[in-house]
Amino acid sequence: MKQVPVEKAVGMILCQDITKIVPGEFKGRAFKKGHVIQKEDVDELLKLGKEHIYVWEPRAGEIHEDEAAVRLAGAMAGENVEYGEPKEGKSTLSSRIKGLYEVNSALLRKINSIDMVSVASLPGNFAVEKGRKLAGARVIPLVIEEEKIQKVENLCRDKGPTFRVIPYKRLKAAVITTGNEVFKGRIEDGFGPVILKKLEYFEADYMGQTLCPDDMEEIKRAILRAREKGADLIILTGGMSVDPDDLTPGAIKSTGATVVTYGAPVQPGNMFMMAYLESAAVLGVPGCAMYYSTTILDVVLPRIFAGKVLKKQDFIDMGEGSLCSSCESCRYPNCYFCR
Ligand SMILES: Nc1nc2c(c(=O)[nH]1)N[C@H]1C(S)=C(S)[C@@H](COP(=O)(O)OP(=O)(O)OC[C@H]3O[C@@H](n4cnc5c(N)ncnc54)[C@H](O)[C@@H]3O)O[C@H]1N2
Ligand code: MOO
Repeated sequence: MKQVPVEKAVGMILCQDITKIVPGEFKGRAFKKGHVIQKEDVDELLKLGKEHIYVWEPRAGEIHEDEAAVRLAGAMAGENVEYGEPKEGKSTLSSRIKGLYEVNSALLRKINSIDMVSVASLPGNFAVEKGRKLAGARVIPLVIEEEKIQKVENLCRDKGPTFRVIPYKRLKAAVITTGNEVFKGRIEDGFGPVILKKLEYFEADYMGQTLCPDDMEEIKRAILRAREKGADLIILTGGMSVDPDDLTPGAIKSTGATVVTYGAPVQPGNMFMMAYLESAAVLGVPGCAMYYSTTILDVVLPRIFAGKVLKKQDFIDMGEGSLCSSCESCRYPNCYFCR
């Protein structure tokens, strides 16, 4: 690569994409890498502020930014992650499927610690749609020592992948709604439809809803029955806080289920319970999940459907960033909530 005054570059090969920006109108590639510079390009290049340009003259041990970007993306992409042709020196990684995006955070930090290597990503545990942009990989200079890219490739071979998207499993899901006010018909159930809509997103095999009175034994029996019928996921609603009639946490415990957590540092969602009855996930969902569009339930469901087994530490880790701002128009998952 060498630097040449633009007037003297006619006939030479441009060695990087050149970007044009017109405020509010256009941002994109004006000249493509590899373009042979024509006489009529000179004026346009001068208008883009380029009095000098780099023309291609490869040197041993160095690679161009485009090759570096593709090699970075290729090394980092795991299961269900694809990446595109570089544009303006950057290769974009995206999801081949709808699923849960997982990031090997320690590895990503190591890769970004290599000087001049720059990879920006969505946070992990992000529920993504097919085609969703996940990350962008590039190097800072136009030409980089190949050795740096090899270092990334070796790290990914040893500790990778850095990024993958886990497809959702088709889980059998049962809903148990507690509360005398609903069971006795004093008010209409408002929780069932909310939960059902969320289960539909994951294409769950819905086993139906059971209404239970505020009776520990009845709730316990409903949980055990759902498990006997093969439920992988049992969602209980209501009765999760501190009133004398709030019996759901006790009923979950009485089935012999192993409690992962009662209480979570998440608002809305403080009074949440998560337990496992054999391999079935049992969730005690507090009343707030009926009212707010986004709560702890939206944070844990993608992980459960991706087949992850949640631990206490997963909940502890949620604390920083788990206070929902209740925006007028909810943009979750495109926000900081539980990231
Ligand atoms: N003194 C305290 N009060 C509250 C606490 C607390 O720690 N101390 N926690 C608060 C939090 S956080 C939540 S969330 C709520 C709700 O907790 P519960 O899950 O126990 O909800 P319930 O008491 O069962 O019901 C509250 C409310 O919602 C109505 N509801 C419940 N289920 C249904 C349903 N299926 N369909 C329609 N409506 C339903 C119920 O009738 C009540 O109006 O507690 C805070 N309070
Ligand atoms: O369980 Mo309640 O979370 O915070 O509103």
